[in-house]
Amino acid sequence: MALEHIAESVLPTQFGEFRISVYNAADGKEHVVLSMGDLKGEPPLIRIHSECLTGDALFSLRCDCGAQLEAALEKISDEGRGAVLYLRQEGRGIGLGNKIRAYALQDRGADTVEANHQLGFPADAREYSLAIELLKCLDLCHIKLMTNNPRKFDALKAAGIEVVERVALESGRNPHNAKYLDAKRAKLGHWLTLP
Ligand SMILES: Nc1nc2c(ncn2[C@@H]2O[C@H](COP(=O)(O)OP(=O)(O)OP(=O)(O)O)[C@@H](O)[C@H]2O)c(=O)[nH]1
Repeated sequence: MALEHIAESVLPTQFGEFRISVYNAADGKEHVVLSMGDLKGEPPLIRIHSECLTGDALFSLRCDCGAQLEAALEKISDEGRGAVLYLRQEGRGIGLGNKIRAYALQDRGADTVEANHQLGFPADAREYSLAIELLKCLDLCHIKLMTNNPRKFDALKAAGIEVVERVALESGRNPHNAKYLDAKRAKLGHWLTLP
């Protein structure tokens, strides 16, 4: 997948000052790298975050995405260096409209995996070649990865990215997303320890 660096600027945030870089990928989407500090040398903290319009921007409590994004930016800010790769893989790769269709099925009792299946999609339609290409393009082959997702962790390792440490990112559990998080732990194998 060919990556094209399109633009870069400073992005002051409530977590400190980041650099924002935008990349065009062969999927026709614009992906974002939000970075702080010098990423060379010691393995930096990296978050590979899949777009979640409802959780990241619309304050939804149905998932933990917004809370995870905030926690990742906070950890990077505390360390003074690191990056979030913000990938446009909305709805675990099925898109916003289909995610909301899946929510409607969950309103009627399906869990997050069953809902995807009922719509004819795999439980998780994402793959991580773009993330791997971006990491290699940024010369980030030794990283500390903020994730609870074993698939993501394994995909990077298989591609030769050395994950020297997995940093758990458990935040934002609430009564609205408890069933969703429990299904992710039980059916998708996420490393989640919260009750
Ligand atoms: N299809 C579908 N997608 C969802 C649902 N809830 C959240 N998402 C999407 O799931 C993606 C985030 O996936 P997660 O499994 O929470 O996180 P992850 O990135 O795989 O793993 P972590 O690194 O541990 O956060 C985002 O693209 C969300 O839009 C849902 O019920 N159905």
